[in-house]
Amino acid sequence: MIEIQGLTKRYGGAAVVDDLSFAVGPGRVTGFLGPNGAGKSTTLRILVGLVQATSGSATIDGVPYAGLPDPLRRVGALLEATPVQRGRTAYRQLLALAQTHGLGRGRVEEVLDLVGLTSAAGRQASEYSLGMRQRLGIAAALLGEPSTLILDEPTNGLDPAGVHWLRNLLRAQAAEGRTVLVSSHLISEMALTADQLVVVGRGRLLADLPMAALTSGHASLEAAYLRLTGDAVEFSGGSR
Ligand SMILES: Nc1ncnc2c1ncn2[C@@H]1O[C@H](COP(=O)(O)OP(=O)(O)OP(=O)(O)O)[C@@H](O)[C@H]1O
Repeated sequence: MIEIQGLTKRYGGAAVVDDLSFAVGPGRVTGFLGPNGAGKSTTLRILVGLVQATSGSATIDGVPYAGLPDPLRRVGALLEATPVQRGRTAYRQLLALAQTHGLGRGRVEEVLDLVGLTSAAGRQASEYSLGMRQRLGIAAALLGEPSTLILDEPTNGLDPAGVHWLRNLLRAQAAEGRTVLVSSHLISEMALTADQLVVVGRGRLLADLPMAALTSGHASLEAAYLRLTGDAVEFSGGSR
């Protein structure tokens, strides 16, 4: 269970996350949507202790991330621009992470297989393509079989088969009772993947609804989303 309560983050004078509250329950996939700059990544980075909130709280199973015992087994996170360690193979990277948490080679091989990187595991991760790096990041998130998954734009760089695979993976993880929070700009993909949607705009909560309730009365999730976020879009392109 993820709980965000009165969360605010200010950079300079500006609140990029602004008194945000929502909860993410287990057993379903929760999509985290919002326009560019709405504060999604900042919220997720606060959740995993990479950014300090100005005020409010963000907890996982009732505890801030920094206070979780054995965090790899409790939370698997994929964040944007996760650095890749140069000069190390993907296998070595995962093994090092596994060993610091008492996990063996067997689990490393399992997650490599799960994300389709077995044949590339001996290559330097710094030479990986964007989609391969995403797969490696997802492998690292899954390593400890955590009860909570927090994924920021996991479809970035994935090919269509990868997007399809990830959808099934997330749904299976939720069906096993895990808490799954996933941000995405691919609204049509979210329509197929998510059960619940949290929508933010300019750092504030715009909706926290089951998929059917959010789309009710609209032709599609995209139509519902565009309507909901219309006033919260900061960056929009011109007509040509
Ligand atoms: N370290 C930082 N210093 C100053 N401003 C920041 C910093 N990190 C993020 N911001 C600002 O916070 C706002 C929210 O950014 P954030 O990355 O959380 O949005 P987002 O919803 O994830 O956007 P996108 O969909 O484009 O990835 C943006 O205006 C961004 O410029």
